[in-house]
Amino acid sequence: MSVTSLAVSASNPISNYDLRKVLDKLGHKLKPEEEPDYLVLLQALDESVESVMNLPDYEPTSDIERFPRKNVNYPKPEENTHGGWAWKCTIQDTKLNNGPLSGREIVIKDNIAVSGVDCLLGTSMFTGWKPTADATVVTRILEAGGTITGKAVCENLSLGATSFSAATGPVHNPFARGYSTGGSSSGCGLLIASGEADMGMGGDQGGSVRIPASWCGLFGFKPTFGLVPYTGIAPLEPTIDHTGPMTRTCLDNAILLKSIAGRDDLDDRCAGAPLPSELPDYPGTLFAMKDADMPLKGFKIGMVKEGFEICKKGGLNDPRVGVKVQEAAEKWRELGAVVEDVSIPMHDLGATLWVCIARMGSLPVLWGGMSGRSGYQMTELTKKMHNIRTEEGWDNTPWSPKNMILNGTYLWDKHPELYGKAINQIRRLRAIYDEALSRYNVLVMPTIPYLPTTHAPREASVLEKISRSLGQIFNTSPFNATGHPSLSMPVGMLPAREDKNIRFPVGLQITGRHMDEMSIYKAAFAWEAKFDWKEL
Ligand SMILES: NC(=O)c1ccccc1
Repeated sequence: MSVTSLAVSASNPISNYDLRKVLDKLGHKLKPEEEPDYLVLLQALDESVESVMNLPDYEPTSDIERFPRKNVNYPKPEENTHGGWAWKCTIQDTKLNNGPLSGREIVIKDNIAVSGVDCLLGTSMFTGWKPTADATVVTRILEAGGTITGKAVCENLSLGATSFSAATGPVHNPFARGYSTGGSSSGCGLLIASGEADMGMGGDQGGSVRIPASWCGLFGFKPTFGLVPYTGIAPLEPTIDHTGPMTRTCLDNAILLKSIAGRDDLDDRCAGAPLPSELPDYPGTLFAMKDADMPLKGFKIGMVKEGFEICKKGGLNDPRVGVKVQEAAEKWRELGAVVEDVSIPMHDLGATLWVCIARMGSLPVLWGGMSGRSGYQMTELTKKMHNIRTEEGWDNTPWSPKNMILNGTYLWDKHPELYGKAINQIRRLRAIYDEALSRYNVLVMPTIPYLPTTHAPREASVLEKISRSLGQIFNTSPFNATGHPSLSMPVGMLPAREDKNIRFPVGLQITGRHMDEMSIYKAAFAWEAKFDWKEL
């Protein structure tokens, strides 16, 4: 029997009680005379979907014979002094592999699926999720000869821009214990900067690759929307989700991006992206310019005024960060580039538009459990996430997702058209950045307007916890929504305001035209070759 055949068997377990439960959820009633008909229709639907529920799942498979999962273990405290490891493992090709990543130890943010290795997602809302398929980026790293050495701590459901929200505990900044690495790819920030790993893959919905890159002194790239498949990665909101490489040098970043980018015909966001074989040769192009005298002759760089001004707006914002980044940008002139100020007033609205999209658009993920796009959903993750709807699940939901769910539910009720309005305004914002990018090869600004903050204690109030990251995503999140490629690179150091003996890195963000990662790399590589950020 199915929805198209309405005969109802007497044994059908669905009852008036189930219908009432549905109505309670909706907060509405049916007219008494309508009830029997809707009940029959529900019963027919119920039988029909049983045929799908009875099927085995049909997820992509991964080649675990060629890439066996070895030494899979939860790290001991003494191996995890700074809290960056979520899980350890050793995975590499069993065939001779001289690919571009051979000999490199690579960590994977713990919201990216690695088959056979527990995925914690930074949360205590559920336990025991062990993906059965590798994310596309994981497969590509292994095929390129890389060794995956573990999962790096992810802030709770990727929702923290600082690093004290993960269920496994705080992740400490490599430059000063007790301070944030930035999030939500916090483990990657720590492990790569401290040398415990060579490279890593992070996730970036509002800045989560670039923020820890900035606070830990790394190159962290959020590539153009759709260039790198998001297949097999726990989502937040389908129009802002990105994954990208985090490394200690620009050339390494280019090597890793080249290994993972290009469409996979599973993630529909990649439909317009080149195939992996059609990508520009990022590392080869950089290598060829390494001895050039004036490598950026004719290159035009626009310093976005609004992105610098935020540093002067009080609170946590630190005017010294703006000055440091400006001084670093002016050094590009010594390499032949033109560096000018450009004003983009709508930039100021970008983060607020992002907030509308992130809060409202993430509800199907956070409250519903949706776990992918067309092509492939991680059905086990959906089941686990749905746990949040139980009383116990809700009580175990930490402050950051709780706040998101309250915000999103409130906004859908109060302004149902707000999501659409924000999406449409993003189209305008993209056109405005594109106009500036028709006059400049790249745009620059500070990645974050202030230095790392200390961890909030576990017992601190929700407000206290969230306030340590307020304003942090002002310059990063607009480009999640508009899709422009953006890289954070280290350009200097500053002493902490409260303790001159502590010095933290300062990150500069370079944003380019859609699918023009190459120009960003050229600007970063030329600067890095000439100046030593640790000495500035
Ligand atoms: N996942 C993210 O990129 C993020 C960044 C900042 C705040 C919330 C989320």
